Amino acid sequence: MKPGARIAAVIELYDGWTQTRDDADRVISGYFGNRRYIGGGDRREISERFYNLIRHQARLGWWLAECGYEFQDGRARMIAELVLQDKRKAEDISSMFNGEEFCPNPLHPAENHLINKLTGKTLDHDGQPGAVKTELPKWLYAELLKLHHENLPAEMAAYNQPAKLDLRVNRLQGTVEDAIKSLEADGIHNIERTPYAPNGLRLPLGVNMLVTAAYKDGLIEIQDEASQICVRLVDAKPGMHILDMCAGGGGKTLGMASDMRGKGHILACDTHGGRLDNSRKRAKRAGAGDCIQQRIIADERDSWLRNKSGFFDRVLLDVPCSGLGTLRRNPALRWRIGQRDIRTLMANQSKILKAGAAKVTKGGRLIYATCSIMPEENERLIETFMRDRKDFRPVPISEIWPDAPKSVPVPGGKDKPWLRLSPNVHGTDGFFVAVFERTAKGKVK
Ligand SMILES: C[S@@+](CC[C@H](N)C(=O)[O-])C[C@H]1O[C@@H](n2cnc3c(N)ncnc32)[C@H](O)[C@@H]1O
Repeated sequence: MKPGARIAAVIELYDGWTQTRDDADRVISGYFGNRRYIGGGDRREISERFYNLIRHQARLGWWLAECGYEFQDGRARMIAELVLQDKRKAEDISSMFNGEEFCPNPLHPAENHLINKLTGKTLDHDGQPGAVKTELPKWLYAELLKLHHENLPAEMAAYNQPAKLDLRVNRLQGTVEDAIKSLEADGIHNIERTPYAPNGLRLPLGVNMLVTAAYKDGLIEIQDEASQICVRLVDAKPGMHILDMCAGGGGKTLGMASDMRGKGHILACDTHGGRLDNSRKRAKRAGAGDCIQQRIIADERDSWLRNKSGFFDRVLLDVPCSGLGTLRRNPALRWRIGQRDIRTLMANQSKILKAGAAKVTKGGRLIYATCSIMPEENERLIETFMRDRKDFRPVPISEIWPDAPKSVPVPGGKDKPWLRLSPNVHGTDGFFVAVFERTAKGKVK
């Protein structure tokens, strides 16, 4: 594709996204699905540019308003991005906006004027309000400021960078060294070990794992280090009975099966049958099929599941959440989620927490997890649980993972029963895990 045609594609994608406010990934796959002739390199550049427009949404909007420019559409934003971020000169931009087939129409005088005004400026400006600087809607900025205070700009800067690709080595199929060797044989280099998760590998952006032998043989799974740490905090052991109540596509189910050396039993439940089907396929590939049973449930009050009260050594609740911890991968989420969504999610999370707690055997553990950064979905919910459920003992992170205090920064202190992860502090997705143990004395509620 000519450079101008790629730019035109980005503009079209962006305008499509603003009209529907649909999931950005879905917008991209729909676009390329209808244009199979577009090659891999073009797809990568178009997607990257599209995500950058979303990552720079608030600052580009601020600059267009600041320049008194009357449009805020994809074309205006693309021009501003090319000047402010890519430092392109006016003649360079007009060579792409040339009106040739598949390229954007030639620049008009108001656009040339805009380019002149923006030339020499950068995306950031001291005059931008905090919410604009951090690329957050105002309500979310106010909430996150209460949590991170003066660290919020650094936190959000980390969320605004694309994430590298993390892998988990499936110990049922080999060692970390085996996986590195296999990936290198497939021409993949610059493989790093993840700093905290013992079976994690980190790869540069843009590597296609799905074609590698290690992936096809079930030796590796794609999984962010935060999720791997969550699995570590479940502390699954061979022979245990585990309930993964919101198992979805099975990322954490498989991690636990690997920790259990394939011995024991994991009941993987979800309300979404398609995700469980996917989990079944992945379990087979990972060689973990024998210890995992998938079961679709109506919801957390499912009558079949209710009969399993007080049965499990571990109950993992990786609850449905706002997903705001995955902003590195899903930068558009912040513009789609509202305060009302958070309240609805919190009500559901609270019901799932209560139902999940009832399934834990005495001496067993309840693990609550989200990939959200919102205190309402995390600390607030857990504080209420701790107040109401004296039959559960909060388990300090240092007790479950004795070497964590040395290696993993635990914000709030190692004695807390929860761990909050962030790309700024840990280099992972934003994630929250809390762990409780049912005491022998407590009564099942
Ligand atoms: C965060 S995702 C789980 C991700 C999964 N654990 C993994 O590691 O790949 C949350 C899951 O909860 C499921 N879910 C939603 N409501 C539920 C409910 N009431 N009971 C059980 N699962 C539910 C969703 O279908 C979704 O798959």
